[in-house]
Amino acid sequence: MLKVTFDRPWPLHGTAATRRIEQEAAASLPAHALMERAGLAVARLALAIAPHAHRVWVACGPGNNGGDGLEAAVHLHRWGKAVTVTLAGSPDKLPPDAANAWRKCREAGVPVADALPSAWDLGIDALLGLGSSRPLEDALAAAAGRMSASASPVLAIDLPSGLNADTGNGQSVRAAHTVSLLTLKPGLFTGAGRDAAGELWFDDLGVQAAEAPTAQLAGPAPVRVRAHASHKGLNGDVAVIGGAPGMAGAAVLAATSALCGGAGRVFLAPLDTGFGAAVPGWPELMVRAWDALPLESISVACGCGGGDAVAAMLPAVLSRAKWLVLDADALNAIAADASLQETLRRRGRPTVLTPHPLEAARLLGTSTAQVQGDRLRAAQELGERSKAVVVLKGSGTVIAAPGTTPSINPTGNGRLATGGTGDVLAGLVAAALPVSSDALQAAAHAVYRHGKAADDWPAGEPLTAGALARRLHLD
Ligand SMILES: NC(=O)C1=CN([C@@H]2O[C@H](COP(=O)(O)OP(=O)(O)OC[C@H]3O[C@@H](n4cnc5c(N)ncnc54)[C@H](OP(=O)(O)O)[C@@H]3O)[C@@H](O)[C@H]2O)[C@@H](O)CC1
Ligand SMILES: Nc1ncnc2c1ncn2[C@@H]1O[C@H](COP(=O)(O)OP(=O)(O)O)[C@@H](O)[C@H]1O
Ligand SMILES: [K+]
Repeated sequence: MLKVTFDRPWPLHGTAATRRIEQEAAASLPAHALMERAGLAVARLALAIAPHAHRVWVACGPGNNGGDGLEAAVHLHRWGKAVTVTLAGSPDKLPPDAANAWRKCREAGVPVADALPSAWDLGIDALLGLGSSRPLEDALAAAAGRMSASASPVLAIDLPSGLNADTGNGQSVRAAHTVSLLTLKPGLFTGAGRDAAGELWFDDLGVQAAEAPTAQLAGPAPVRVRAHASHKGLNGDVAVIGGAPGMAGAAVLAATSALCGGAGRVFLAPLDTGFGAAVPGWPELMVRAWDALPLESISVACGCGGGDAVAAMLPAVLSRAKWLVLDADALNAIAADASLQETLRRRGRPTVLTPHPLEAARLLGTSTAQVQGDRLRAAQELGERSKAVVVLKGSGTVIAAPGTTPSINPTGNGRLATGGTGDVLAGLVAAALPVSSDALQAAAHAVYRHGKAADDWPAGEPLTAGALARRLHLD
């Protein structure tokens, strides 16, 4: 059993891959062995996270997730806990492993109740796992609702019941802890997964997964070491093109973020002709006209607060920039123009798109709900279509590129949901590109650092985009 911490990468396996792993393992093990291991792991974790809990409600469902709960119930009963089992389903319809666990439960004299209990100290959610295929209803919904609404902590087995293992969608139990079995599933880390799962634990049940991961949970960015004999020309030049009238702040945020992120020199090309010759408070930033910049040799973040005006620069920017980050209004302009989409596809140089779900939906010609319905797929599809790295922002930011395994970023939290933090990310990615040989890695590292800065934010101190930019660094 391992606690899932975000200081290392983790392989993630979706439903189909996990089913294959389970089938192969089950074929080489004695009957019921996997479920027995699962039940023991759950029971041990229950003791560890809630050592003083005496009344334990194990809410079991109609499949093998319920079986895991029944196996755990037998242990907890033997260890002296006041266990109550409920079964949302019929005992004679349980699949074989779960039916065996039910028989053991009855033989051990574990109390089984017809009605949901009214008080308990620890809830164990064994209603549904990988087999969750539609919204919870009837007895499952009643048990899930009662358990989630209680002040007593919930330990979810494999997944918070109702959560889709692949997408992180679905109305589900809200757990304080989730122990994921055999594999870690992508849905635990994106969409609604983070809020539903609480603290995460992983038990491989003694099975080494031979399956290629469906996705990767991103690990920390390595600390960048700069040579002593270094000069600013080695650390990458960044230009930010954006900031139409009334939206200069977005471009300034991206530029300051690139600077704090370690870029050697940062240029700001405001689209507001009345912007002025310097950025107040930031003498390090050089204000230039966008067409006076050597785009062919620098990293460009384009779009931040660019408004409609940015569309006119895009043909030149797309074809000239050495490294390119496209954000916000640049993405909207590309979504609205098939010839820009074609230019993007043909660029052939490192390019990172940083859409939030609505921007991704516009680019894909679909709805935000559909993007959010399968964030991994949406990011991959957009990457394939645009031949670029895609950073699909939000809870569990997805980073994808054509022909590679996508990753999900584990850092960041709801405090980032404030205006301008996306501009800060665009600037940081632009700073990361010139000092990395791999745009996908550069983007993933910048996203990790951006989120980590928010995770490390002192309690009680407001997190604003400007303050975030000042606290960023890539080395
Ligand atoms: N076999 C083993 O040894 C091991 C198994 N393991 C454990 O097994 C879990 C997977 O088990 P599982 O495949 O049986 O799926 P599970 O999630 O229990 O439920 C499926 C049942 O629920 C039903 N159902 C679904 N949605 C519903 C809804 N909304 N409302 C009502 N019913 C609904 C669905 O019905 P159906 O869709 O078929 O009509 C079916 O009857 C996995 O997550 C892990 O915990 C691991 O311990 C490893 C060892
Ligand atoms: N709950 C969350 N968890 C992690 N990151 C988040 C969360 N909410 C927002 N973010 C991050 O905050 C940033 C917001 O960007 P965006 O939506 O473009 O805002 P803006 O346009 O105001 O700059 C993105 O990097 C996004 O991933
Ligand atoms: K569950």
